[in-house]
Parts: sequence; C-alpha cells; structure tokens
Amino acid sequence: MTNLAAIGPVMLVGAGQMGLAMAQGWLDAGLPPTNLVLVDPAPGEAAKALAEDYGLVIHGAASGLEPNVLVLAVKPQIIGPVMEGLAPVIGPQTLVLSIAAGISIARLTAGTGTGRVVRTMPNTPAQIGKGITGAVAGPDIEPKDRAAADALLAAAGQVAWFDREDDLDAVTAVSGSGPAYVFNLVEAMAAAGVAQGLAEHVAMQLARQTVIGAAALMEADPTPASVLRQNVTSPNGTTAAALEVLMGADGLAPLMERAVAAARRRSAELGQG
Ligand SMILES: NC(=O)C1=CN([C@@H]2O[C@H](COP(=O)(O)OP(=O)(O)OC[C@H]3O[C@@H](n4cnc5c(N)ncnc54)[C@H](OP(=O)(O)O)[C@@H]3O)[C@@H](O)[C@H]2O)C=CC1
Ligand SMILES: O=C(O)[C@@H]1CCC=N1
Repeated sequence: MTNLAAIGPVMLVGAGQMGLAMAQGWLDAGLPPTNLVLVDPAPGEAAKALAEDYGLVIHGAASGLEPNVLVLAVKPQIIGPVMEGLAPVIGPQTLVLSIAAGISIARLTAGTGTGRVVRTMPNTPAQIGKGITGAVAGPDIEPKDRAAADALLAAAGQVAWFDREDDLDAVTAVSGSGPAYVFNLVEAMAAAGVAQGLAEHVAMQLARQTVIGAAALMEADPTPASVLRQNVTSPNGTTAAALEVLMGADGLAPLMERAVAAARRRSAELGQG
C-alpha cells in the first residue's frame, strides 16, 4: 500500500461533515498534518477543532497553494463555481478526487480541466476508519494515481472500485446514505420501546447498544447476516413474531427498496445540476 506520507500535499475543499470525517481518517492513518490543507470560507466549530488539534491551516480560498491531491468535498449544488475558482491551483501534478453525490466524471473533467479525476462515494464511518467508499477512475488516471487514491480512501475503511460509473448512484443510495438508515433504525426501535412502556432514555440505551452489538458481531463473525438473524430466532418465539411483521409483504424489504430507489433518483438529479 502507498505510504500516505509519500503522497504529498493534500488539499481538502469543503471542511464539512464528510470532508472532516475523511480528514480524520487520513490523519489517523499517517498523513502528516503538514501535508494537509483545509479550504473553507466559513469553517465550522468541528473544522476549527480539528485544525487546532493537528496544527492545520484553514484557508478561505485555494489561491497560491499547489496540492498533489485535491479533494472536492463541497455540496453538489455549488461544485460548478467552486471548480471554477480552483483553476489556478490545478496543474499537471494534480490528482482530483470528488466525493460529491451525483457529479459525473464528465462534469468533473470539464470543471477542473483535467482527466486525472476519481469520482468517489464514501460514508461517515470513515471518521473512525470503518467506512466504505465506492470509486470510479476518470479517463486519464494512471496506475500511480489509482494507488494514491486507493491509499487515501483505504485510510477511511474499505474501498470498492467500479468500472461502470452508473453504479455510483446506487452505491450512494446504499452505503453513502446508508449510515443514516441505521441511525434511523435506532430511533425507530427506541420509539417502539417507548410505545411499549419503557422510559425514553432506557429505550434509547437498549436500541443503540443492540445495533452497536449486532454490528460488532457481524464484524467479528463472517457468518451471513441471514444466518445471524436465524440464530436469534427461536422456533415459534418472540423474534419470529416480530419478523413476521418485518419480513411481511409490506415489511422492511419493500420499504428499503423504495428508500434506496429514491436516494438513487436524487443522486442522478443532483448530477443534472
Ligand atoms: N455527509 C455524508 O454522509 C456524505 C456526503 N457526501 C458528499 O460530500 C459533500 C459534502 O457533504 P457534507 O459534508 O454532508 O456537507 P457539509 O455542508 O457538511 O460540508 C460542505 C462544506 O463545504 C463548505 N463550503 C461551502 N462553500 C465552499 C467553498 N466555496 N469552498 C470550500 N468549502 C465550501 C461548507 O461551508 P458552509 O456550511 O458554510 O456552507 C461546508 O463546511 C457533498 O457533495 C455530499 O454529496 C458523500 C458521502 C457521504
Ligand atoms: O445526503 C447526501 O446527499 C449525501 C450523499 C450521501 C450521504 N450524504
């Protein structure tokens, strides 16, 4: 694996939720803080705290800096003008990584003036090195670019490369947005516990630790999720009663299918600008 220290200066444009989660992953994996520059015209408290902790500089604009890797972590809605403003710092040495939902390689190439682009879709568990990122290489990506991109993305967790760019909208809908579905599951389980008479804080403790425990069990044990589910399900017991509802014709599977389809549609729409 490429040593992160060997990658050279990395410029993160957009020090928001996802950009900072990735930055934390890179720093934890050995990117020297002196090789990381943040660009954000109005950095929030979390960006300021990270900068303070690691001695990072936050620039209001990118002028004058020449990164080897430029990471676009702004909202898709403003990426056009942001790319225009970055023209002075993008040179032949610059590898561009975008994490913006829906923004195609064609738009990234046109906007940055380089085909050395990688379109990616990470997720927020990147912050603790447990994310998963989907990635598609642009037209002028060479093996050394791909290795550098892979090293940065791997610092945030697993990396899955795709040949078909279209797949990235589906990746966005499953794993990019996916952590929110799991957090919403915790909220729903806690609310259901309250409806059954539990105190709110106890219901939340039970729901949260159940999801944490189940995720940790999946990480420790490669047994398929369906078998882990069956291991909980005593014949004719309480879990079977609940799963009859959850796995029914109008249960979780069709609901999740609709939710993921909606996210995929939105990803495609964001790409239209
Ligand atoms: N959040 C997530 O889980 C994921 C997000 N993404 C993608 O990451 C990108 C960022 O999303 P997210 O982190 O959620 O959004 P945030 O709003 O948290 O982060 C975007 C950051 O960019 C800043 N910003 C605004 N204008 C500029 C500018 N001109 N130059 C530099 N920075 C600027 C924003 O500042 P201000 O708040 O002041 O506008 C904000 O701090 C999006 O494209 C999204 O699709 C991808 C995967 C997962
Ligand atoms: O909600 C969004 O649009 C971004 C992309 C994936 C997760 N968050």
